[in-house]
Amino acid sequence: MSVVALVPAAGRGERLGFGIPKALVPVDGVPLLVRAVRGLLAAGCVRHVVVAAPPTDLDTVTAALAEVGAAADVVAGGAERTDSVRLALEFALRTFPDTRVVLVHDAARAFTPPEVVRAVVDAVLGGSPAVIPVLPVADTIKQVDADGVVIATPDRSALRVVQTPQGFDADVLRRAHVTCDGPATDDAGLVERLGVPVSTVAGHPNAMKITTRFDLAVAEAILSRGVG
Ligand SMILES: Nc1ccn([C@@H]2O[C@H](COP(=O)(O)OP(=O)(O)OP(=O)(O)O)[C@@H](O)[C@H]2O)c(=O)n1
Ligand SMILES: C[C@](O)(CO)[C@H](O)COP(=O)(O)O
Repeated sequence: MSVVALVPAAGRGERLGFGIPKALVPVDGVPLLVRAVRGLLAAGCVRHVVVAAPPTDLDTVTAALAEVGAAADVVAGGAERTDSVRLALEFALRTFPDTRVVLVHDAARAFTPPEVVRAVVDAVLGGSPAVIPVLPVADTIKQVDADGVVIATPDRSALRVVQTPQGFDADVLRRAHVTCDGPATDDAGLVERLGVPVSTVAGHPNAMKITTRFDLAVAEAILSRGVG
């Protein structure tokens, strides 16, 4: 089994607003990125992690990851998340050409339980070319026009909130990034453009993406309950 995880961590964290990359923001003294990488390795099925870091912070990110030693490499990320994933993927496939499964996991989803990682990997190894963890939508969703006027109320029973890690057959993800004709907000979106089916497994509330100060407060509450 050869599973490599890519961790896009090159965002600036503008909405969090601490003036440092979000991946380096500590929760109870441990940076989000380190928590995310620990979670991946704790799943027991990830052979190696490739982190895409802000090009200006490569040394800081490398130092933060010293505790995981040779299990992680750090590469320079790009302008958009899609660019960061592509750069990490190129490095991973060059360095580990026998990679069979690639996970893509946001540093910002630092409290993802290892069982979600395992469920995604198992589904890809079971034959699904692309697998994403999802949750049901709790709120009613409206589609609006440019003026904010409601034009439709989609049936929420058919909608899902999408998390990471997203898991892929390595060649499918490579093709998706090679043929990429513009950024997507997630990697499954690129795979969908190839016409390859994307399957779902159960996500977890703790796999929430930390985007705002409110999310950070929720993460601190998760931690104080002894999770993560
Ligand atoms: N050029 C980018 C932009 C984002 N990311 C990563 O993609 C994940 C999801 O992005 P998001 O939560 O939007 O992070 P930021 O871009 O840092 O947030 P903001 O938009 O508030 O600056 C994060 O782990 C982030 O570091 C990345 O690797 N490269
Ligand atoms: C990949 C992702 O986390 C799935 O929900 C999300 O799409 C990232 O979005 P962002 O635009 O980088 O915040």
